[in-house]
This record gives sequence, structure tokens and C-alpha cells, in this order.
Amino acid sequence: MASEWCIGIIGGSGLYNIDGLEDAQWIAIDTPWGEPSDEILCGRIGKVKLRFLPRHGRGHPISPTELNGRANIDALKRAGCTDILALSAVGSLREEIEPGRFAVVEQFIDRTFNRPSTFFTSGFVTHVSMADPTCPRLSTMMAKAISAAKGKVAVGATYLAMEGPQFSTRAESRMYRQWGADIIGMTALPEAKLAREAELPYALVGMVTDYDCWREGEAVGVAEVVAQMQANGKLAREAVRRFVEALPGKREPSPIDTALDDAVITAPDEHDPDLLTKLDAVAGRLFAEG
Ligand SMILES: CSC[C@H]1O[C@H](OP(=O)(O)O)[C@H](O)[C@@H]1O
Ligand SMILES: Nc1ncnc2[nH]cnc12
Repeated sequence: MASEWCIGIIGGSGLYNIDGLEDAQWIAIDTPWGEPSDEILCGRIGKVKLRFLPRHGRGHPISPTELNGRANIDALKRAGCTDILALSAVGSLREEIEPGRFAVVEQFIDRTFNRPSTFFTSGFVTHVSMADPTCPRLSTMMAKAISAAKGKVAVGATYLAMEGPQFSTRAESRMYRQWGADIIGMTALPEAKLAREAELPYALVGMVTDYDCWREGEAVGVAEVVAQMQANGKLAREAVRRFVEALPGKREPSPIDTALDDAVITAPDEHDPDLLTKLDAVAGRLFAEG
């Protein structure tokens, strides 16, 4: 059945606010997974509800390796989001994906190793498919919005998520190129996996800030990233506004809305009731009566 859109926007490095929200209000949301990165800025553009979360918090106090991805995704779901559009500063691993260009992500390679990456621990063991980790509907609409905002866009990008917070070594950067990765960042995983577990269609736009360090004699630094992000921020805000304005009046269901169907393997009499209580927002659909 068609429904209303409620778009969660996760803002990356350099994107701590969004323009043009009507009835905007920062609201604190409690979760059973701990504290999200910040309050959520709730408002709307026209009839579309928006929920904006600065990924690292306002003022960027939170390190990529210490982000509470579970709390962030749970809070967005609790705030009513139907879909998530995430934005990230990224390094480029390809000559033709130059700083200033935006890359719409299709695939991920996970090199993170130090983060809780699932809601579904013992007592409710669940294996969702990550074969197609991003939502094609949101990705296509966002690519069009970036072009309409006169931005340069690459589609079908593979994002490598590294642990950080240090940037890569040159050997790592060159190896990631051989693996087929196009862009690199420190945050989109486990975020995208958690969004899938929460049955939230997820799209990611990488806003290219640098060439990482695979080119001879070049190395990335924070000052370069921040300067390029300031240049990228205006395009990001304009593209988000156009994306929201171009959404169809009603949201048709997505196959991702039911990603948990047939994914749970723990038998009902082995379910952990405490875990089920914590899953009220993420997987509540499965336990609803009727
Ligand atoms: C400030 S450079 C490194 C930092 O920027 C990216 O963050 P985000 O994805 O939230 O824009 C990258 O992943 C690192 O966390
Ligand atoms: N080169 C890079 N590596 C990891 N994360 C980044 N964020 C922006 N540039 C980056």
C-alpha cells in the first residue's frame, strides 16, 4: 500500500545542518542501544517529512570508529523514517572521480573490524541479504537531483569502508584500487548493514574531497578534506532539496521494507525476550499482532 515519505538524512563530515526545513526542531530520541550521535532535526519540505542526523554530532565530537551505528539507525526508525539518504566525505581511488564530484554508491567492501555491526545477536539470529546493499530507487533519484543541481556525478560506485581514524597507507590505498573499490571512507559500514536490518532502504552519496594517497607524492589531510567539503556543501544542500521536491506524492512499497521476512533462523521458543524488547523499533513489524 502506498504511504507517506519520511526521509532520514545522515550528514557526514562538514554537513551538520540542512537548509530550508519548515517547522524545524531538534528532538532527543532515546534508544535501547545507547545514545545516537546527536538530537535529530525534524521538519518538512512541503509535504515530505525529513529527519536529519549529523553523523558525528554537531561540532564533530565523535570519531568514525566510535559511532554508535545501532543507536543512530534505531533513532531514525523510531523518528518515523521510511528511507535513508546518507552523505559522506570520501577519498577517490580513481583518476576520473575527481574532488568535487559526487559518487552514488552501489556496492561496499567492509574493512571495519571494531564496531558492533548487527542488531541481531544470540537469541534472535537473523541473516539479511546484502547482495544489493543500496536502494536503486533512492540512488537513481539522487543521481538525477545532483545533475539537476549542476553537479558532476558518478554512479555505480564501490565504497570501501576502512576502520580509521588514521588515513590509509599507500600500500593499502593501491590494494583497494586493485580490489575494485572506487571511493574510500570510514563510516558507511556498518551503517548500511544496520539500515538493511531495520528494513530501511538506504542510499549513499560520496562527496569526493581528495585522491587519498595512491598517487605518487600525494597524501590526504584533514585541512584538504574540510576545504573541499566547504566547496561541496552547497551542492549537497541543493541536491537534497531537489531530491525531496522530486519525490512522487506517495511512496510505493520497496522490497527492502520486508527484508526480515525469511531472514530469522532462531526458533520462536529460543527467542531472548530481553532482546526482542530492544528490537521494538527495528523489527517491531514482525511481532505486531494481526
Ligand atoms: C574529516 S576526513 C575523515 C572523515 O570524513 C568521513 O566522514 P563521513 O563519512 O561521516 O563524511 C570519513 O569517513 C571520516 O570519518
Ligand atoms: N581519503 C580518505 N580516506 C578515508 N576517509 C576519507 N574521508 C574523506 N577522505 C577520506
